[in-house]
Amino acid sequence: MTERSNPFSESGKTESSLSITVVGASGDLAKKKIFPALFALFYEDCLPENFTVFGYARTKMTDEELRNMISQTLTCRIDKRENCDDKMDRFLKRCFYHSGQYGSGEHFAELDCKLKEKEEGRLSKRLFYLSIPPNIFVDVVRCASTRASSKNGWTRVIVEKPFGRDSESSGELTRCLKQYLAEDQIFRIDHYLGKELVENLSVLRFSNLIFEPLWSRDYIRNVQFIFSEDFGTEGRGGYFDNYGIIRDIMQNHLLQILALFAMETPVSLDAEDIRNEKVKVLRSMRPLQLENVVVGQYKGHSKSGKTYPAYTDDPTVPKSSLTPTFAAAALFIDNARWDGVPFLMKAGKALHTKRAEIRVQFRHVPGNLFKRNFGTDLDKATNELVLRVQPDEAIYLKINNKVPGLGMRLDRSDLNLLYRARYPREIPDAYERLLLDAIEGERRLFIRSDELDAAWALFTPLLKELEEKKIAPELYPYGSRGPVGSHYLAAKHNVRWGDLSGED
Ligand SMILES: NC(=O)C1=CN([C@@H]2O[C@H](COP(=O)(O)OP(=O)(O)OC[C@H]3O[C@@H](n4cnc5c(N)ncnc54)[C@H](OP(=O)(O)O)[C@@H]3O)[C@@H](O)[C@H]2O)C=CC1
Ligand SMILES: O=C1O[C@H](COP(=O)(O)O)[C@@H](O)[C@H](O)[C@H]1O
Repeated sequence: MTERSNPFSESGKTESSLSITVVGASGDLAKKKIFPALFALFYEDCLPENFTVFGYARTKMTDEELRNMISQTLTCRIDKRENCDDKMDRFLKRCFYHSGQYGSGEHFAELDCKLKEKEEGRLSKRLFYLSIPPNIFVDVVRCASTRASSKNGWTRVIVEKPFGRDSESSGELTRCLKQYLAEDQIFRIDHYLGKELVENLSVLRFSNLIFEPLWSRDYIRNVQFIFSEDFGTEGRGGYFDNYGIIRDIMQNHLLQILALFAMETPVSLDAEDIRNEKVKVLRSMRPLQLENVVVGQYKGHSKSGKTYPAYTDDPTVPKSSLTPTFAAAALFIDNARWDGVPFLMKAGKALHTKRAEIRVQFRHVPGNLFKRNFGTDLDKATNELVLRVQPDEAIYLKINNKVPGLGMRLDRSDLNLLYRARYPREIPDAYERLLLDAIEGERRLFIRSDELDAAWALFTPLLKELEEKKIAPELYPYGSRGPVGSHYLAAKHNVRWGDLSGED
């Protein structure tokens, strides 16, 4: 595979113009992720010669104020490289602001005039990034598509999650968006798909002979998808309480990774071929049973003189909230490759550590010659492949190895590919990759509407049951390893959570 080159470096360089409008530019995501990612792309010469960035929101701001705001969060992540200040200045000069209401056609028509002015009659390519709460997605799409879309090039819209909160609302959102946009104009972002290790999953599996033949129920005992954060919902409680961890992390980020992990070999690397395979996995999944799910919520906790709040201490969260901040689930794919293999997911906030990883636990070696060296629990000596998505990206394989010496003592060691040791270059943020893909029209890492439907079909009955039965989450202390119920759930399926084995 080749390094990605500047998509605009050939003949079309000066004839077309790209504008990226960040709708909700005054918000947290725009400041934290989108503007810095756009700057990183500019720094790396991945944006065309003629590009402009527009911020759009209700907050009154001048262009200069937007630039000041953005400049606070731009970093030369490509740190200590030359010309950073100069590049920042040049980037900021391309950034403009338009204040408007989200449902006002008139305000979008004004934006259209400003965009046209910058485009100077060139072929116009317009990308709108909806970095706003979901209840205004449709208003913005209606106004942007009817009053500010490109007349001679393309118009694309990146939509941030949440894409609804169940099958019905997600279906309704899709229907409304499709009144104004064709499916190929909608880029539903799941930023986990833009993470380096998630992208690498297919490379690892399909370009190395040693993995693909083992990738099935014949050799894999279970697979684990683990997400944990060592902070709570501080500042986002209002949003979070309406969604909970299952909708926030499992139904999208972890399920997308699972689908990529478990899919059959696609016909090609084309977006449609890959998404066809992913959707087959999602549609082959067994309905999720309540008895295969554990939910938790963090409670206040004091440690070493420091006090950590409970989830319900957040003033925007109702005191009686049953919203889970932790969930663990055992899922199954009822197809020939994965029949009977538990796919375990675990996601939680305010836990003891921040990490995201995929763990593949293999079966034990039949008739192992060395079994007397392992003691009675053969499962303790099985291989485990770990893809650490973050932090400190790594791929390592736990193997059994002879301890050097005259005796025959075995231990567990790691074959370790630590990214920072092997690849000194800083890894691009997921938003950089995804923004560049949207600009290039590459849809592979975006979610197609049938994938979204299948993902909601899997989780909606469970979510409804949890809510209708008012299932009380198991409380766990802020900063702990989460509810003990998750161990029982794993044990019920003969699984041990790899992250808690004490071997890391
Ligand atoms: N923040 C994050 O880390 C992540 C966010 N997301 C999603 O991305 C989107 C944007 O997130 P984030 O930036 O945190 O959101 P914010 O709550 O910061 O909202 C973004 C902007 O939208 C406008 N806005 C906020 N609430 C309303 C409202 N009720 N009605 C109309 N306009 C409103 C505000 O701009 P103004 O008042 O100037 O118009 C605000 O600055 C959301 O859909 C979120 O779920 C997804 C993943 C992570
Ligand atoms: O989508 C979301 O992701 C973030 C975690 O993203 P990361 O890239 O920092 O791991 C999570 O905090 C947030 O609740 C969720 O909405």
